[in-house]
This record gives sequence, C-alpha cells and structure tokens, in this order.
Amino acid sequence: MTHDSATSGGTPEVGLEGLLSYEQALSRVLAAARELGPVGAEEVSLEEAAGRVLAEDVVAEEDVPLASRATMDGYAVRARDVEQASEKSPVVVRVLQTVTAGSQASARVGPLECVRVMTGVPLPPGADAVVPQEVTAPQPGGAIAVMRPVGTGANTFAAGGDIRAGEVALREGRMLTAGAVGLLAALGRVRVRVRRRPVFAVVATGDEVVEASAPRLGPGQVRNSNAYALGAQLRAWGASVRLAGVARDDEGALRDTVLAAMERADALAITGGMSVGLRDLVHATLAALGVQWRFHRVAIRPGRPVAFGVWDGRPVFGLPGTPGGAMVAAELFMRPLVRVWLGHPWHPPELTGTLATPLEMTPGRLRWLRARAWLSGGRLVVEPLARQSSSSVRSPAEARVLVAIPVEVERLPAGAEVRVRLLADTEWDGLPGAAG
Ligand SMILES: Nc1nc2c(c(=O)[nH]1)N[C@H]1C(S)=C(S)[C@@H](COP(=O)(O)OP(=O)(O)OC[C@H]3O[C@@H](n4cnc5c(N)ncnc54)[C@H](O)[C@@H]3O)O[C@H]1N2
Ligand code: MOO
Repeated sequence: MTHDSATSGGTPEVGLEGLLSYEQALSRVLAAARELGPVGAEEVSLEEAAGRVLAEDVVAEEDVPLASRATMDGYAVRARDVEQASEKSPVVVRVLQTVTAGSQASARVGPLECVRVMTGVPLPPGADAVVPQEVTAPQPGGAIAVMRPVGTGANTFAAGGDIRAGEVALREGRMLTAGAVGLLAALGRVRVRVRRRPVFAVVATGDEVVEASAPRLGPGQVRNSNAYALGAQLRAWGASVRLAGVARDDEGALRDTVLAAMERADALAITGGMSVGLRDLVHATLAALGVQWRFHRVAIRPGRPVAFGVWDGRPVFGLPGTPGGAMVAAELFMRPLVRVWLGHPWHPPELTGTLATPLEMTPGRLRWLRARAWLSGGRLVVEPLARQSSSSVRSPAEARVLVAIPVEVERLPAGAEVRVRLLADTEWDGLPGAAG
C-alpha cells in the first residue's frame, strides 16, 4: 500500500535537523507532570465514581464477608463426620433446622448432625463444610444420606476471606473500574475521595476556522472540528473541558482569547498556528505572555509542530491545526500528562500487532499511522488507512489504533510485527469480509 503524503521515494524530509525525538519529548512532559504533583481531590458519591482516580487509601472497617458462609445450597456438616461417605455406604445425618437467606442458624451442629443452608447464609456454629444438595438423598424422619465426602472448608467462604478488617482494599491512585465501585459499595463506602478533573481550556486559532455550527462555509473556511475532538479525548482521559472559542490570527486576539480562557482553567490546549507560516503566531505570542516552552517540534509524523510548556504551574500544549496532527500529538503527549497529573502511573497502552498489508513510506520521523484493527484467531491485525494525510478528518474517525513505524523504516511486508497504540476508546473492527 502506498500512502498519500507519506509516499516513499526515499527523499529525506526537510527541516528535521535538531528535532527532539518522541522519547525525549515524552520524558519532558512526564517530568513536568511529576513536578505538577497530583491535582487536588474532591469527594464524590459512588454513582459518580466510575472512571475517577482514587485520592485516598480505602481501608476495610470490617471483614468481608463478615461471617463464614455457604457457597452452595446444601447441608452444613462437620467434614470429619462424612469422611467415609460413598454412594454404596452413605452417612446418615440428622437435619436440625433449615436456614434461608437473611437469617442464621440457632442450633449448633454436633456429631452426625447438620443444618440445611442456602447459598450465602452464615455457616452454623459447629459446622465446617457444606455438602451440596445434589450428593444427598432425603431419609425418613428428618435426616439425609450423604453420598460423598467433603473436605474441611469445602463450599464455604471464610470470614475475612475476601478482605480483612484493617486491610487496604483499594490504594490511592487506583482507577475506579466497575469492579472497584462494587467493592466500595460492599465496604459501605458510598462517598469517596477522588482526584479533581483538571480543567483544560481548549482554544482553536485561525482566520479560516469557523464555528462547527456554521450552516455553510465560505471559500477557504473550515469548521472547528479540532476543539470537539480534543475535548472528547480529554474527557476520555479523565479531564474536564471548557471550549473557549476560536481566536483570529493576530497577536491581540490570540492574547485576549487565551487570557480569558485561562481565568478558570488549569491547563491550555491550543490548536493551529504552530508551524512556520506567516500567521503561525501561537508560539511567540504565548512566550510573550510568559509560557515557558519545554519543546517545540518533535520528529513524529503527523504532529511535528507540537509544543509543550508550563505557564505559572499550568501545562500548555500547542497542537498542530491539522486534525490528524492534533489528534496524534494529543494522544502521545497530552494523555500521559493527564494521567500522571491525576496521580495514575503512565504505562503506554501499546502491544504488538501484525500488519495486514505491505507498507512503503518516507523515513525520517516516527510515523504514527491511523489504522483499522481487528482480532483474528486471538491475534491483533492492523491495516493502516489509505488516507494518512494529517489534513484528513476522516482518518481520525476511522482509526481504531495508531501504528508506530520507526524513524528509519522505509518498507514493511504484510505479516510484519508492528507496535500498536490503543486509544482510550479503541474498539475492534469486524473481520474484513465477514458479515455483520
Ligand atoms: N513550510 C512548512 N510548512 C509546514 C510545515 C513545515 O514544517 N514547513 N509543517 C507542516 C505540518 S507537519 C503541519 S502539522 C502543519 C500544521 O500547521 P499549523 O499548526 O500551523 O496549523 P494551521 O496552519 O493553522 O492549520 C493547518 C490545517 O488545519 C486546519 N485547521 C486549523 N485549525 C483547525 C480546527 N480547529 N479544526 C479543523 N481544522 C483546523 C487548517 O485550516 C489547515 O488546513 O503545517 C505544515 N506546514
Ligand atoms: O506533523 Mo504534520 O505531519 O502534517 O501533522
């Protein structure tokens, strides 16, 4: 497959000298994120806790379960009484009482006695195992015949067997998944301290950029798609977003828009005007406002003109105007910052996949190709989209994953193993050619 705007020929790219590598740039972002320290905390109710990062260690105040309990419907016995039980010579035990969910036995189980129990009820005193109903047979006079032995503790869940009182059940920095929310509820924690969502002001720039709601476009105009796409990425990573409009390409307008946007924001993401054109004013204008840029321009494709800096302790990202460049630069640099800022460790969500089609492209930058992805026989297969122009709004929409092609690689055969980056909202495509 040949890629538009990524076509080979082996010609070296212009202006690559002195560009920071992806790894160098990422380490500067991570260093700054650590300097920021975790963002403040707030208390939320459990219904709002999913997807948030825990800002406290949650200690269990009681054993879970509180008492040992049956995990099968059957008969609570003393395991040693039924050691010799078999179908040929069953052991007959006397049923003292029946206990259903929500109550507990009043009787103590003695030699050759049992209590009929339902799943979940507390194990009666004296009993140490449960014989499942299926391996028993009723006998006349309120007794049962046990036809198989059970080991001590069989078909029971010991008190504190899940979590002991005093134990840390969930640690600070844990992302609250559905399962973690369930655990908090089981511990009676209906309110919990989580990291506040840092507020990102999202500013678009460009004389040609108009509101997404514009009914029709004039010549040379584009709708502001980047702000919405960036907003969606940021929310998926756990940040909150204020869309702060479109600034004209002049220093005054840019300054006013940014200053207004930052009045109530913790961070800034600004797109467009990052390159070398006559109207690419963002870098210089923000520097004049006091932004301390930590880098500008990285050897990645797309996204080369990306910049990152800090302004009075607040992170600032300058993202390319091209939709593909903005999406990739945000994924590569803004996502890790958001996660670390939230107090969550950053482990790049990357794995190895297999290329479905051969690739040919210009070397010189680390390429992050927007690609389709599906599972075949449990293996991840990726197919870079034909349209790789960073100007395309369609390729970010069709991409399930990003495929990283190393700086020096010019061609790869079908079947080659490649590094694949999962997005926060990655879902798989259907198998090509399969119905549905
Ligand atoms: N001579 C050079 N030209 C360019 C270089 C270079 O190194 N030398 N770099 C190229 C690369 S790589 C990129 S990426 C682009 C990015 O440039 P900018 O960040 O300055 O972006 P703009 O010029 O403002 O816009 C580019 C493109 O994207 C459209 N756009 C802008 N904002 C939005 C928005 N909010 N929503 C949707 N689309 C947007 C804009 O209309 C342009 O078509 O520069 C290359 N040039
Ligand atoms: O770096 Mo730019 O490749 O067009 O996004």
